Amino acid sequence: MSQLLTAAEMRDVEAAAIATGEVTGAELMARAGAAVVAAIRAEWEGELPTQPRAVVLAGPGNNGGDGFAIARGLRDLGWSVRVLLAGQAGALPPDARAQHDRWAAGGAARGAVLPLTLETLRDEPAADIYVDALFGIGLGRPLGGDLARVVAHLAGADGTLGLYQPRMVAVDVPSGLDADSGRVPGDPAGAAAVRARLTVTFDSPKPGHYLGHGPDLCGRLVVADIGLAHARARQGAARGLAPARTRVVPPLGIADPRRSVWPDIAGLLTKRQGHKYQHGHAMVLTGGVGRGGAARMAAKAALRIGAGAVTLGCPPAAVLESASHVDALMLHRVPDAAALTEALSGGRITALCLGPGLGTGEREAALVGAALDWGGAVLLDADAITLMAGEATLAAKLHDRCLLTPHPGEFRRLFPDIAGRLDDPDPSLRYDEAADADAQARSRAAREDLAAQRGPMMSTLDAAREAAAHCGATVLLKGPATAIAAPSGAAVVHRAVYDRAAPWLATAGAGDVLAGLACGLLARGLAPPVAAELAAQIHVDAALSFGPGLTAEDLPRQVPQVLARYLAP
Ligand SMILES: NC(=O)C1=CN([C@@H]2O[C@H](COP(=O)(O)OP(=O)(O)OC[C@H]3O[C@@H](n4cnc5c(N)ncnc54)[C@H](OP(=O)(O)O)[C@@H]3O)[C@@H](O)[C@H]2O)[C@@H](O)CC1
Ligand SMILES: Nc1ncnc2c1ncn2[C@@H]1O[C@H](COP(=O)(O)OP(=O)(O)O)[C@@H](O)[C@H]1O
Ligand SMILES: [K+]
Repeated sequence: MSQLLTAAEMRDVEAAAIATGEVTGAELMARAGAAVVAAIRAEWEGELPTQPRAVVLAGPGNNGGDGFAIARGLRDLGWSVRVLLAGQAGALPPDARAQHDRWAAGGAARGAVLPLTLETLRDEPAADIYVDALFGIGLGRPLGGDLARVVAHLAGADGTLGLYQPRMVAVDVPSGLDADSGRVPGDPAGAAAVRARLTVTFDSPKPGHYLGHGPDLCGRLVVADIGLAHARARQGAARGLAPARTRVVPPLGIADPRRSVWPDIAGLLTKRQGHKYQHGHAMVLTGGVGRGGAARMAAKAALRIGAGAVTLGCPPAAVLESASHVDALMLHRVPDAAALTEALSGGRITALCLGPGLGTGEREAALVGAALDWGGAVLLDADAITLMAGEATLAAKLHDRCLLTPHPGEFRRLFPDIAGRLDDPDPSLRYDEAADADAQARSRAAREDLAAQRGPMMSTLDAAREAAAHCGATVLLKGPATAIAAPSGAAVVHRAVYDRAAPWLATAGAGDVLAGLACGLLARGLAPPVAAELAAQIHVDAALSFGPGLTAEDLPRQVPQVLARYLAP
């Protein structure tokens, strides 16, 4: 399942399915409950005693309703189950209320519901499984009061992580996690949310499962089919959206790129007949003496990914240094912007990479200007991004053949207004359940004002999307989940999380290699969004195939092995 749905899009799909009469809310809740029960059995198979015991933590909305459906499903399997409810049964929404009533109809011995407080939770004998059905996609604000204490306790604030996390299944999302952003409202560090071993979400993954704290909190992610695929396709079409407007790649559990997003990968990467210049000619600009390493790594990556030729463009004083390093790279003297313009105007260069180790002086600013005036495919990374951040006239020259590859710090420099919305709101606006009604009303109004000004809590995916729309170029925002957005609004999360976790990729120079891979693909004629996405995939696959101990220099050497796997018959 590669499509990502925000909470609002998920609600639209659900509402559309219900409106056509193909399903009722109650049926969806029953399917959701059954899917979680099945996932629990699969996950803990062979680990449980003959009569397992579960504690279900049910919240005040439909996530809590799922909890009651799960409680019943487990009890039907012979489990002993206790439900602790946050809030009043009478205040539950209708479908959740119905699930509660069916559960409670089991009678005092079998269907008892206790109020959820820190005390009742602590008093419960240890369970084999805990079900977090407190909040799902409806979490609208930071947790406060007793619920915040309950979640902090579950999250291990009292040294209890070992008790809960290995036994915790989160329904839809771990409570406290914002499904759209992967952020934890009110807690930038992400500690104020449940930590799960297993998270079961419904129909489609949400951006928050992949971004920010999501992967750390979710444990293993399962996406359960609850019969909404038709409604989802219809809704997408009704809104004029391509079904794949926001995707996660590769989808969970799919290692072969030909089976996920790249059925045509051989066509994109195989070299057919033709001389070297028919496979593209990339130029990578280096910095001054002693600062050429980053650009050389990028250039080697561009060559490995199959650009027919790669030229290093060096300031005259640094030519000798680069000449002694790599035989397969050509060298060209680039004293100034005029020389760059001349080199680019010859018609041979098909893509330019500038930024890694470039420097941030006046000469380099002029190089950025000349690169953008050229109008060809340009990858801007590192120092080139910093230069554009300092000079609005440079950023104004960006166009749709450009690809920007900022890390979060560079992104913040270039797009401060957008990045500012990635910051948490003022702590004084946090929800406080213990406050009196007037104070709550005041802080709610202040939060709503802020939300109206800034829009909803922002994700790095939305940030990349806004940045791309704003500057008219493709933006690749780096991280364990890399967000890639085109000016058209199409966006992709490339994941190095879950079964593709490659934390050893966080090594100096890894970003330079990514820039080189993407520039090589641009040189070969791929459009910026495609080059960005494919480069991110090859980059992570190279890291995975090498494993821990990786340095950035190992990455280009790993590329042939990755290509061999992609291109194997
Ligand atoms: N859509 C689908 O296709 C399907 C959805 N299904 C399930 O429904 C779930 C969504 O249900 P939902 O919309 O009722 O939201 P949910 O997560 O239960 O929370 C809302 C409640 O929490 C409250 N609340 C919020 N924040 C709070 C805070 N900080 N502190 C305190 N309270 C807070 C909020 O209160 P309010 O904001 O109204 O004051 C409201 O009472 C979804 O995740 C999935 O599990 C499946 O059954 C089938 C298919
Ligand atoms: N935890 C992580 N898991 C996977 N990839 C990561 C992780 N942290 C960083 N990366 C990747 O490593 C690269 C780092 O790039 P960057 O920050 O520009 O570093 P540098 O400037 O040293 O090359 C990016 O491609 C980023 O996506
Ligand atoms: K939950």
